[in-house]
Amino acid sequence: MRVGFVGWRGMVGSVLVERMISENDFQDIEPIFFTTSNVGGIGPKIGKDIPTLKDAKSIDELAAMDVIVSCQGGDYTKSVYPDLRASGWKGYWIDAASALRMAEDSVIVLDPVNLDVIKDGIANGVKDFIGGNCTVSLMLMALGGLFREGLVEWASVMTYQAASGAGAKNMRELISQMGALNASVEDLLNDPSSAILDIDRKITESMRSSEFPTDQFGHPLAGSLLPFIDTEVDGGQSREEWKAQAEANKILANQTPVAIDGTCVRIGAMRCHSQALTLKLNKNVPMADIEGLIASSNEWAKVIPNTREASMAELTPTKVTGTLSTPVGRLRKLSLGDEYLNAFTVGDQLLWGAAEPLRRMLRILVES
Ligand SMILES: NC(=O)C1=CN([C@@H]2O[C@H](COP(=O)(O)OP(=O)(O)OC[C@H]3O[C@@H](n4cnc5c(N)ncnc54)[C@H](OP(=O)(O)O)[C@@H]3O)[C@@H](O)[C@H]2O)C=CC1
Ligand SMILES: N[C@@H](CC(=O)OP(=O)(O)O)C(=O)O
Repeated sequence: MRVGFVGWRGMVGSVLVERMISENDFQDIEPIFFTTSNVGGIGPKIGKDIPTLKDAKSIDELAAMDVIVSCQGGDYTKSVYPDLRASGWKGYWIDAASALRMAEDSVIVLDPVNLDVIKDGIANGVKDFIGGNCTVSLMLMALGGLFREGLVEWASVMTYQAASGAGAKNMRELISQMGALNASVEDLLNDPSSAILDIDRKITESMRSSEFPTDQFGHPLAGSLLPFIDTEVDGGQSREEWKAQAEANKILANQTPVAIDGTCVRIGAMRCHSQALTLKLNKNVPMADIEGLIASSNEWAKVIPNTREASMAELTPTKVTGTLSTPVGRLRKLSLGDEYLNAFTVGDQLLWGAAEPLRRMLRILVES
């Protein structure tokens, strides 16, 4: 199987290549690497010989692939995909970008949750398999067991999203902002007798100053937060908030959509998104059954006991970053009533949130 990779040196693409190397995935395919900036250059080291880089804008070169995996972004997809299909290409298109997610003839891939939908899609001739939005994929990796059982009447999701979701430059800017804050009060921090309100005043001055590094986010994130992610859509929602209901119901192939809405917020974490959920169940399900359904839904959704110690140890971006684990904790019935479930989950948005569903989709095609 000739598999073309576009966007492999970006942040999502690099995580994908790393995962494919560690799972030996390159051994079972003929990988061809593409570029938009360095045609003829040398591709990544993957433990086997590969040709030099091909032109990612060349429809002829792309059309020679059985499968194309793109982590290059939505603009790239929009610029080549229509021409590639118009050329008669019948190969599989696997993509991290959102451009084709809601297209009628695409499937959003998250195989631990919707392997049946993916397999039906392959059997029915679907050719476009698209990775979901990171918050949606991570929510369903964690709580998909309850959704799949049809137990959720509606869900309200409050997110705490990492800098990585905005891109590599934004991750760097977050650290620069942290450094600038520290530098602005270093002398006061080193003096144990300095007044905390003096430190606070200087920090605020620094964050509000025109010198503060905000080229990427446009606003201070370190020491603050950003209460709007992606563009505005109708009704006051952000596009990130809109994706929750639209994509989750498509992933689950729900005939009757479950209402899902909330507020998406960027915080100063590096690459783990966290989410606090209120789930309105359609009946009073005993807590032990809820925990059992979550824990048995897939091997990565681990139930964390709702104690302070376990939550602090297991339910943080620091603990989860760089792993495939999607722990779920703070599970309790809210005082609103027995059908109202509280939950908190954390997941690495570059792994299950972006690269891993694509890697596994490719494997499914290779093995089918
Ligand atoms: N960031 C995220 O969390 C998520 C992203 N996505 C999707 O994936 C797409 C790609 O995201 P992301 O990986 O963050 O994008 P990046 O900006 O990291 O990479 C995109 C492309 O930029 C080019 N590029 C230019 N300069 C550099 C450089 N210095 N280092 C590396 N690459 C460079 C590369 O193309 P070339 O080699 O051809 O020059 C690369 O493939 C997004 O647009 C989005 O659609 C999906 C889910 C989550
Ligand atoms: N919007 C997400 C990252 C992302 O790329 O999402 P999407 O693939 O839906 O455009 C975030 O900012 O955290």
